[in-house]
Amino acid sequence: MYATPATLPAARSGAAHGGALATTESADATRSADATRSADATRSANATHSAETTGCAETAESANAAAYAHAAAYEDAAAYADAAARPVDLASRARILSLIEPHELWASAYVPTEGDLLLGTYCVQRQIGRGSFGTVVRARHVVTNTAVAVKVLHKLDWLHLGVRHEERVYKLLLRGCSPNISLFAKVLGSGVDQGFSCTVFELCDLTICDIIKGGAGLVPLPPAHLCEIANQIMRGVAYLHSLGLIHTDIKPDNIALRRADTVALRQMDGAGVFHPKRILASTAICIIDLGGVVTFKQASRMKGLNCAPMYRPPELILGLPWSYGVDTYAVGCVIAELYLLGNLFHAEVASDREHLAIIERVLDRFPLGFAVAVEQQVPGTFHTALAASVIFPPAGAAYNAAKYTFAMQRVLEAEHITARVHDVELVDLLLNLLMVDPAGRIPLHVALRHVYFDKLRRPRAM
Ligand SMILES: Nc1ncnc2c1ncn2[C@@H]1O[C@H](COP(=O)(O)OP(=O)(O)OP(=O)(O)O)[C@@H](O)[C@H]1O
Repeated sequence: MYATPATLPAARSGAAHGGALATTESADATRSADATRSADATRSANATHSAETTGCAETAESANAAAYAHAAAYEDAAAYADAAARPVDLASRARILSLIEPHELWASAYVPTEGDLLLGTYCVQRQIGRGSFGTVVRARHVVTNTAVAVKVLHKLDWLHLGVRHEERVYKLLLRGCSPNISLFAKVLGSGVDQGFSCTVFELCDLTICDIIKGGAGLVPLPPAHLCEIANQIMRGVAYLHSLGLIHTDIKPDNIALRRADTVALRQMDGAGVFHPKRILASTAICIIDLGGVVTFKQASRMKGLNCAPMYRPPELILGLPWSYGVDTYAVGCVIAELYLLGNLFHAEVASDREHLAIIERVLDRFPLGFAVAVEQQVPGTFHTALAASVIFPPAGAAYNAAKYTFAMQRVLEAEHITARVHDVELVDLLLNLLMVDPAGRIPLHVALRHVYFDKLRRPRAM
């Protein structure tokens, strides 16, 4: 069984972000954190994750133990700094973000333009991305001419606390001493430019989101490429988990391909006609945006999580405690989306209840035990007479039928995943990753041994 935190959490990433981010120097703080606290937090991580750690073949156990202790000490030091600096404010960056009007946010943004010099070293070429927390630009090192990505954060005081979070998380990953570090975009440095916080990353060519949208002309991906990409995403996130860390924002925009170089082929269609086709020369990916990473312990104290709606598992929709399983579920959604080249669930759902009803149709019925437990906390969500089923439209909605007409249509149109994914092994993997009850969701290190990945293990013909 995949463990979920026992207690109801208290705040979202702000505790984590704010906490972690309020630390001035994680390395120093980490060194100074005492052994008792490390051991304590290590125990809590071990309680839920020892099995997962042993499952990561590539990760040396001793390195993992050290990284656990490091993560734990980091967390404690961060929590300490947070308590000292902001004793009352445990609200998350995302929750604060939801309170800030977009114009307010962007009024405090600096969008670098071509030719601007960032950190006195990087000459801006163009904007390549825009997230909730900042603008990402492509730039070149003025001396070495190396191309990099620089994330310039909005200039808001509370964001400033987060300046070096991604850099610190990356250092934690480095300390895990695993080849899996290559599955994350390198953080090359950080600093403050004209009051704006900048983090410099290795430059990636395009995101999975770009591929899905078809702009790169690479879809549909050959099945072998899908398998390789899925395997890397899962290894990367499993590596985070093995260190007691949760990404919390896995989505196609946050998985990038290192290189978008392609090879030209000719592909035969069903009628025997050849068509030109481009495929990726390399499927090497890296996970970007470590800004939402929290430790297991922080997650167990947080209430809710403001991740992208389409990748939100039932426990988040229902406001229940959450843990590593949120990443596992999001990984399942991303892999399914890469296969389907579109959302697994309907892209526009009007309410959480509708989302649950769609999940029930696309995946599986909720287990009765889970539904009964939910009914005690969120009454009126499930029918629990014989088998569990989501109450949709909600009770009393019949009087407001017009409002639910389109919603009902969306729910009824949602097809079961087996009707859309025609690879039996992939469907089985997805159903395990997307298990509606987080307690039954497969841990990623176990899922990596799924038969779907057997083709990657077979020796290639010479
Ligand atoms: N290293 C990189 N190489 C290439 N593009 C990148 C890189 N890092 C980020 N990007 C681009 O910038 C976009 C936004 O980056 P990122 O998700 O890190 O910002 P954010 O403010 O944390 O966004 P979010 O709203 O998802 O939290 C990404 O979706 C991607 O398109």
